[in-house]
Amino acid sequence: MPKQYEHQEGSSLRLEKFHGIIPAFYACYDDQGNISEPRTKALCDYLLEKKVQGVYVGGSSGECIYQNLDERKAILGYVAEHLKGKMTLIAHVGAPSTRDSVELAKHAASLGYDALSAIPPIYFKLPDSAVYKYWSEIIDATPLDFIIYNIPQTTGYTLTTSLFAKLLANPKVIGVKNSSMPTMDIERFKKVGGDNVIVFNGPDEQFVAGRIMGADAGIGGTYGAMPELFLQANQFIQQGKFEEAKLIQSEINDIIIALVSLDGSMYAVIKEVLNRRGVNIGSVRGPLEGISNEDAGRIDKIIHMIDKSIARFCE
Ligand SMILES: CC(=O)N[C@H](C=O)[C@@H](O)[C@H](O)[C@H](O)CO
Ligand SMILES: CC(=O)C(=O)O
Repeated sequence: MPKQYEHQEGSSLRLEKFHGIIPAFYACYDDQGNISEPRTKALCDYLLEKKVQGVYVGGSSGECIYQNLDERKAILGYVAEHLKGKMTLIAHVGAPSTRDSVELAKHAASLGYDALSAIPPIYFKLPDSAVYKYWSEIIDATPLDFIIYNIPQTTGYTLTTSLFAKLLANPKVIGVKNSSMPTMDIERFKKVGGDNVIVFNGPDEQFVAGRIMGADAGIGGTYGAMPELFLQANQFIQQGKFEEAKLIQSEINDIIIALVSLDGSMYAVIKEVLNRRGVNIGSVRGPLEGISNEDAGRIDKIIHMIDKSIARFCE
């Protein structure tokens, strides 16, 4: 068990359990495309064995947008059952309506999650007042800590430093997962929040840059495909080995570019990478595209790239 997880009292100690590499948990389906409990457990076991700090369940990478409420609750339950007390658990509860988000939040709280998180409202472009109210109602629904999720490229909504500051007035708001591309945004959020706030790097392609600009930790959609490399990049930064960190980031980026260049969607490709590692979590739900016949050989090459980088930096 990671040492930080053993202590949780005190304000900055309270945040320590969130420091480190937190993979975004993938949706685990059976061959018919239904949520699969045994496959969810297989992914839990795999990530536990990799010694990651925690998991971010039911976010973008969890394909939450394509699942109904009961399915999302079931996934939160399966993960809690297998990983509670073994690593930090963050539940993403953002849903189109406030009502559904609050219901998911209450469910996650009942399961003993460490924190909640949510994207801003999607589809309609709403004013800051509505976004503030949306997040606040989720936060008020449970005693859990809350992590804002800023991801303008998919939601169309950009969190400002002033709304961030306003939300931080609520002591349950412990930080932000920032997935906008400018690393300066990370620096600005950290400046507003200071030491008592945790900022997570979003874009995996800029993990090293984000950490140097002030991100305390990372939550990412590609970590699960290569946890060893992100754990090592994080360690290089902690050790002040910035040249090594830069080199590993460069190889990670070659791999991410390969993961997003096939016929199948990135998540379908990552799931096939995991499948070939012995962790079968099925494929993706439409409209995300599965892998093509041509992708099969290309995935061999990606696995080779990952293995080569692990051998170069981690062994
Ligand atoms: C837009 C998006 O989904 N961003 C994720 C979260 O920040 C990232 O972790 C990406 O999955 C990753 O950087 C690959 O592009
Ligand atoms: C972090 C990320 O990619 C997610 O929300 O799933």
